[in-house]
Amino acid sequence: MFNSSTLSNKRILVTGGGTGLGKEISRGLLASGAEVYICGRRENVLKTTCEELSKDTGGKIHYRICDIRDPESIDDMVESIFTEGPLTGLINNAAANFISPTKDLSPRGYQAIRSTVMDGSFYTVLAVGKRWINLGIRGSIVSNLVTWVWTGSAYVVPSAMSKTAIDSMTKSLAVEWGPYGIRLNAVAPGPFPTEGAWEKLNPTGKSSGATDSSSVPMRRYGEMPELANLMIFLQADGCDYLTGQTIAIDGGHHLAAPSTFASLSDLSDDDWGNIRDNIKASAEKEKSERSIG
Ligand SMILES: CCCCCCCCC/C=C/C(=O)SCCNC(=O)CCNC(=O)[C@H](O)C(C)(C)COP(=O)(O)OP(=O)(O)OC[C@H]1O[C@@H](n2cnc3c(N)ncnc32)[C@H](O)[C@@H]1OP(=O)(O)O
Ligand SMILES: NC(=O)C1=CN([C@@H]2O[C@H](COP(=O)(O)OP(=O)(O)OC[C@H]3O[C@@H](n4cnc5c(N)ncnc54)[C@H](OP(=O)(O)O)[C@@H]3O)[C@@H](O)[C@H]2O)C=CC1
Repeated sequence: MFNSSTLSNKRILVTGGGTGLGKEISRGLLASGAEVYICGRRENVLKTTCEELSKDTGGKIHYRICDIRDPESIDDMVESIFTEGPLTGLINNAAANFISPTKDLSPRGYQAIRSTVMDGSFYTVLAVGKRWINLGIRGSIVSNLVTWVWTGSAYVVPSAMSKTAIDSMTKSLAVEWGPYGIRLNAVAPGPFPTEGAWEKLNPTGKSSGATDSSSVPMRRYGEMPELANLMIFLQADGCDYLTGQTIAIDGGHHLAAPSTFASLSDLSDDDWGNIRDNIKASAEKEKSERSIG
């Protein structure tokens, strides 16, 4: 679909690029000739991904340790990247999520998700965008959202709310920053199984609702190269008039509900207790590996 020089003049930051979709998007960008920066809180994970992707693609990839809930950590990262050369693109991909009945969420539980998804994406856009405006660079920002920006979803309310806020940021800044030639778009994937998301959203291993492929009209999950190709297209030159859009890539899932967790209303409090234990075990394992945050 694209060749090895489609993105040859591009330098792109992928937040959360050490794992899951961010890693596979980074692989696609590198194979198309971009230089890529990834960030996250676990140095081991970032380092391993850089080694793997540079070996597989021959491309130039670097990492930064950064907690996107902390605006200073983001500004330091972006400054250190621009010192090596200005970015031309940003992919807001890092996120946090877990399924839970909303009545059981504490303020800290809500904040853990909002501060990553909504605040973290905004701070990153601000740190990159203001430098582009000062330098006169016509960059491309793409945020990785979810189809819940149109449908909402039970049991993941802080995520649905925060992703919807970034959908609104995308439309608003496409207008405000259009005169600078900066464009903002977003993608809204349906289910693309990853370890990170499935441990938090499908912790019993029994796919249902949003994580079940049988309710997708195409009767399958998304495949990583499909999402990577859409990201390459949105980072490439040639369609610069495209801005302010959120593009679904979900095999028709959200058009043929249920694409949400509405069906989990049948679970008991005991079921939810087990789910919470499984999610906590996954989060603890990741936390023990963190180098920051
Ligand atoms: C369309 C179809 C698409 C198909 C489906 C795909 C949908 C895609 C949409 C989006 C998907 C994603 O984003 S998937 C991304 C998944 N990856 C991640 O989440 C990685 C990042 N995650 C994390 O850092 C952690 O897991 C997370 C817990 C969120 C934050 O960690 P912290 O160290 O900051 O926080 P902690 O101290 O552990 O916890 C903070 C509070 O949250 C509470 N908390 C933690 N787990 C909880 C739980 N299961 N239920 C209730 N509450 C919980 C704790 O009790 C604390 O509150 P108190 O008790 O009051 O102190
Ligand atoms: N998988 C799917 O089906 C779908 C996923 N999406 C979206 O795709 C994106 C990636 O999800 P996925 O790959 O599945 O899940 P992962 O858990 O693999 O990815 C999340 C990434 O974000 C990073 N991250 C989380 N919190 C922070 C933080 N505070 N600072 C810096 N980095 C952080 C994590 O690294 P670390 O923990 O080291 O910080 C991790 O690399 C998310 O935005 C998600 O909402 C959307 C629709 C469907």
